[in-house]
Amino acid sequence: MKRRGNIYIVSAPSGAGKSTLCRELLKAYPDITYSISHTTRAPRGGEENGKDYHFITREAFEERIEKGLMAEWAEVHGNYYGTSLETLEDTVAKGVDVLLDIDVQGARQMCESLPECVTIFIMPPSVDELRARLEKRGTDSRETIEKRMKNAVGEMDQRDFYSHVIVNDDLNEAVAAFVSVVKSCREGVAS
Ligand SMILES: Nc1nc2c(ncn2[C@@H]2O[C@H](COP(=O)(O)OP(=O)(O)O)[C@@H](O)[C@H]2O)c(=O)[nH]1
Ligand SMILES: Nc1ncnc2c1ncn2[C@@H]1O[C@H](COP(=O)(O)OP(=O)(O)O)[C@@H](O)[C@H]1O
Repeated sequence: MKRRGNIYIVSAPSGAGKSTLCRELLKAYPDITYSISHTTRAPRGGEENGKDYHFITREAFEERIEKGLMAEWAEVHGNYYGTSLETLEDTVAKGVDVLLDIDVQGARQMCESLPECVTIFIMPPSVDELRARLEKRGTDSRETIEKRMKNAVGEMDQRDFYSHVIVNDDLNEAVAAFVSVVKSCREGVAS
């Protein structure tokens, strides 16, 4: 029987660096597929529909939930986010590994139905550094940053749920730690 792909789930408070780390991981492992989520949030400057997210309306998202088309979904910072069941299933059925950048609620839903998921939580070195990164990124309004900072503590409190916790202080070290988690999972599968 064909091996099913691994599912790697990455969560972090906004600004901790998960998008940056995911990009770096995919450079190291180009054969891993990044799961493109659906969201009702507005695109940021530079984001592309179908590449960063599938940007859809609340009505379209609610219709997808009702039709059972989502593997998991959650309301995060006031918007819906979710993973398409069909796309995820098709990819892992082909034996391809998938990387999911999803929030803590989504990670719990995924692990309930698929306990073999590999879970990784990215921590910032400090709350002050988290705020500094969000401000430096320059993609969000003050109000959006405050909402994300308010949610950060509750998200970080749930890090013990994850099998791996990586502190993203020095970027190169964090990338190496992330690559090492994936490498050992793949070797485990191969043996
Ligand atoms: N449950 C769930 N969460 C998602 C999904 N896609 C993204 N998220 C999470 O939604 C949150 C906000 O993401 P985003 O708007 O891109 O902002 P960022 O975290 O500041 O880069 C993050 O915690 C993401 O991990 C998804 O498909 N499902
Ligand atoms: N280790 C790091 N040191 C300094 N800045 C970082 C580090 N990792 C990421 N950043 C920067 O912090 C900001 C937030 O990172 P991003 O990957 O967008 O976070 P997230 O996807 O978790 O919201 C970006 O401007 C990014 O370039």
